[in-house]
Amino acid sequence: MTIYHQDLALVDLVHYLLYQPVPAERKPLGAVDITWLSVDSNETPMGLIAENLRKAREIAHGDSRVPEQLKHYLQKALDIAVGLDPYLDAMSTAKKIASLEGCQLKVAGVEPKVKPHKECASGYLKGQVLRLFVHMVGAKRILLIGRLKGCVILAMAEALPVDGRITACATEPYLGVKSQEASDYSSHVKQISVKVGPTAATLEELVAVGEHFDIVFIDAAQRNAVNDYNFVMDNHLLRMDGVICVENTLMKGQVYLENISDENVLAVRKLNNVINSDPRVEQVILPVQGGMSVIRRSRAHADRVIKSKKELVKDDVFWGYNRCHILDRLRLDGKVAYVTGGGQGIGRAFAHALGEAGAKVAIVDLVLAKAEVVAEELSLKGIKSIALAADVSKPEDVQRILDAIVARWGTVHIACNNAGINMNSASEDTSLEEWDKTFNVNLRGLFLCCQAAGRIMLKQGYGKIINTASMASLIVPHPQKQLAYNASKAGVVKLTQTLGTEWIDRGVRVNCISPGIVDTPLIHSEDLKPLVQRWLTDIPAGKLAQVTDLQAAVVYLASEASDYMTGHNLAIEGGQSLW
Ligand SMILES: NC(=O)c1ccc[n+]([C@@H]2O[C@H](COP(=O)([O-])OP(=O)(O)OC[C@H]3O[C@@H](n4cnc5c(N)ncnc54)[C@H](O)[C@@H]3O)[C@@H](O)[C@H]2O)c1
Ligand SMILES: OC[C@@H](O)C(O)[C@H](O)CO
Repeated sequence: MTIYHQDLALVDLVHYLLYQPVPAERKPLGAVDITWLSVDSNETPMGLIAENLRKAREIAHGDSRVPEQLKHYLQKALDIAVGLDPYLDAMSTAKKIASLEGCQLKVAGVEPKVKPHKECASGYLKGQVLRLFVHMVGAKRILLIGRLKGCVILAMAEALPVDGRITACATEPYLGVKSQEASDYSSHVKQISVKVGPTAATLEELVAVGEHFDIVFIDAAQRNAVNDYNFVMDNHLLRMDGVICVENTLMKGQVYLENISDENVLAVRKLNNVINSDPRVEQVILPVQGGMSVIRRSRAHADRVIKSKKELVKDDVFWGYNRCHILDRLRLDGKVAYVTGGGQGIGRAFAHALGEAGAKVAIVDLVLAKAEVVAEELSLKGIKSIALAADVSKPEDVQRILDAIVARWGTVHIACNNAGINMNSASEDTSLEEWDKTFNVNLRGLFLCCQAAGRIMLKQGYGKIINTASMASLIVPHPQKQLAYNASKAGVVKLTQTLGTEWIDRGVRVNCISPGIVDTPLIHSEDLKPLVQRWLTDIPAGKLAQVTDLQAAVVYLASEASDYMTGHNLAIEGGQSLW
């Protein structure tokens, strides 16, 4: 089947999204998939219950034979039914979310020609439900099949990361002018792309180009919903662990009533049954407004596996080691970590990364105030953290912080020995003081931390030590002079190799990371700043490292996924050590 995809004029899409109906001068040609789906309260099962109770109450009140007690119970039931939807709306955070209010706010400077449609209000709840799904699934790509309220689409778009995208299938194009104005409405509109054409053909095309979605949204009210659902599942348009949301699956409460002949209702009932008997998925129908089915692909079913390939039954590759998929194996839930030099730069990024992966994190720094700021940042994100002051070159400080961490969280699983200094001087001028200071922090301090944390870890038979070395352990960075620094970092690598091999058979892995030149305060000194351009010519990647470039490595080395790795020096330097 041929398909004629066109770009919808963004400005019209935005009008559709925000101010439906579209202004008269930009009238669409007939129905478009992206439009409001009217879900008045009298179309939700609860709304219909309320409507019927209201009628019953009127009859009861007009009939003197009806006992007062019956009227009382009717009123009580009515109060409960009428109050539910408004209460759910009122208690939905969505109302306080900028983007939804921003339906109006973001048009600042452009006078809306049409007042926002009242239905937008009823989209808050659904918008919030879907927003939460987007976050929980970690969705980046969303497919919309069928109609969905504009403000709901925007709510989902807002929850996406900057590189996230919504693909909407629209059956018919409508007239409009292409315009840059769209960006005045909502920056998130740019994340929505509309494929115009018959839905089946659009889906075929998405399969042909290898698209894969984290969330697929299907409107049950459109007749082809069963076919669309089957197509999505059969052709793997939904990624593993992705979620399908089907809207309107309660069909005004008609779907579970007997003696129903309405074909639309029967079609939705069929869809619900098809999904419910599909062994590939599990589902629940949430009674949100018109009903929302939440469906996820079940993990491979043991019976099917046994039938197809007996040897897979105990296969860790197939099922995942310890029945965990690879990304879950990187999680650090329940683990206790500390990061020295965590008050800024690389240490701060390590602390955030370990916390995001699930660990509790103690931020250790020479300057308590810096550690406290980072600990506060983590707790804002819901990560358990504490701030501790210590000079890692002092054994008593090191022991004190480990005691404090054990007192607070019971143990230490992950030790990130990252604090380091670089004083830069030509070798012939390097004072003994500089040499000692550099070695005291970079090597002695790191040794003290490894030893104190290592003792706890050896006792419990498990631990991950990640030391921050430097590319300076592999090459002699130039033109800056930093003999003491380079030598201390080479020492870090040898220390790591030695401990890594000495402790591995007692469950403690010791590795180090060697960053290249990273854009942190360490390289912002007056001496080093002018060298940046020069360094860039030495870096195949053509740019300095950002602290975020190092975060995945620390999580990997802290996780059980790297358990076979020890004594390793992991260089992350954009290729610089190879030139
Ligand atoms: N930035 C780079 O280019 C680069 C490259 C390779 C390796 N490294 C290494 O990464 C580590 C972190 O570097 P950064 O760039 O984030 O540095 P940074 O100077 O931005 O941060 C270092 C942090 O360590 C703290 N600190 C210093 N001495 C301490 C001590 N004695 N005890 C406890 N905390 C102390 C500081 O207060 C500071 O918060 C260092 O070991 C450094 O050698 C940095
Ligand atoms: O990887 C090199 C860094 O450790 C160092 O910060 C750089 O050489 C600047 O002196």
